[in-house]
Amino acid sequence: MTPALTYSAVSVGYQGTPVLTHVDLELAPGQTVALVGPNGAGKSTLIKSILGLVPVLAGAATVLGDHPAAARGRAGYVPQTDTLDADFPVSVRQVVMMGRYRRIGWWRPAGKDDRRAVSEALDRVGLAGRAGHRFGTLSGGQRQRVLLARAIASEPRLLLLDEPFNGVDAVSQDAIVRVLRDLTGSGTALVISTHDLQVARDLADLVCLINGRQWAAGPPAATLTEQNLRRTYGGSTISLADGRMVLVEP
Ligand SMILES: Nc1ncnc2c1ncn2[C@@H]1O[C@H](COP(=O)(O)OP(=O)(O)OP(=O)(O)O)[C@@H](O)[C@H]1O
Repeated sequence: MTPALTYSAVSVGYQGTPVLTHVDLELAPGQTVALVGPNGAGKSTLIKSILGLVPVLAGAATVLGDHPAAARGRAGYVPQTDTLDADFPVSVRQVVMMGRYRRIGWWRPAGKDDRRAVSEALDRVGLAGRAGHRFGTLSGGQRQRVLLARAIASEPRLLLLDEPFNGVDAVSQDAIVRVLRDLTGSGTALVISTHDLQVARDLADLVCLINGRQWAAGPPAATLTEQNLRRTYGGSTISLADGRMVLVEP
């Protein structure tokens, strides 16, 4: 089976200068990796490199068995909602239909299959009743679910999500988690960047701790240790009585 992702001693960065080094990662179909690290650690940069938008400066990387840029059409991407202009006058249905463009080709109108894929994707995120609403009138959590529906509509084998739970209400968070579990159950691999150690622990098969370099990677229990977290965050951690850990950033 072709791995969703293989990164071997990879450095990525801008204008030839690395901002993240020593990335070693292998992700199988249906697996989830959480990218965890503080602000500026390189999480978004790593995601952009998987999409082939930021160059691999050293090491070897494959995405769905290909060079990252060559695989871009088969990978889905859910950006942070706050990076989008909510005033842009488009309907929820139109946003989700954008997920079909690569399949349709820009010169052809959407067909029955495309409209069905859009309706199904909206149904899966629990927003079937909002198809005609203007995207910008939805709450942050609902907008995040629409962006997830857009990615699902493209039927990706690999889905990248940048901080999918930031500013998201509990109802939306539950809806997103349900959809993500469905996707991995049907073989889609997930890359999720998150600040939230609980999200990493609950959702991920693998955790990748990064801050300028990869400090540790592996199953959550083995990776989210006090020593690894201290290395990554440079601050200290406090162990709570129930076994959870809280980070105190310097
Ligand atoms: N286009 C760019 N050109 C040059 N440097 C950049 C560019 N984008 C990001 N960087 C730098 O790369 C480093 C990693 O940034 P990145 O956005 O990947 O971190 P992050 O972990 O996603 O942070 P956050 O949690 O704040 O989103 C930072 O030092 C940032 O300043």
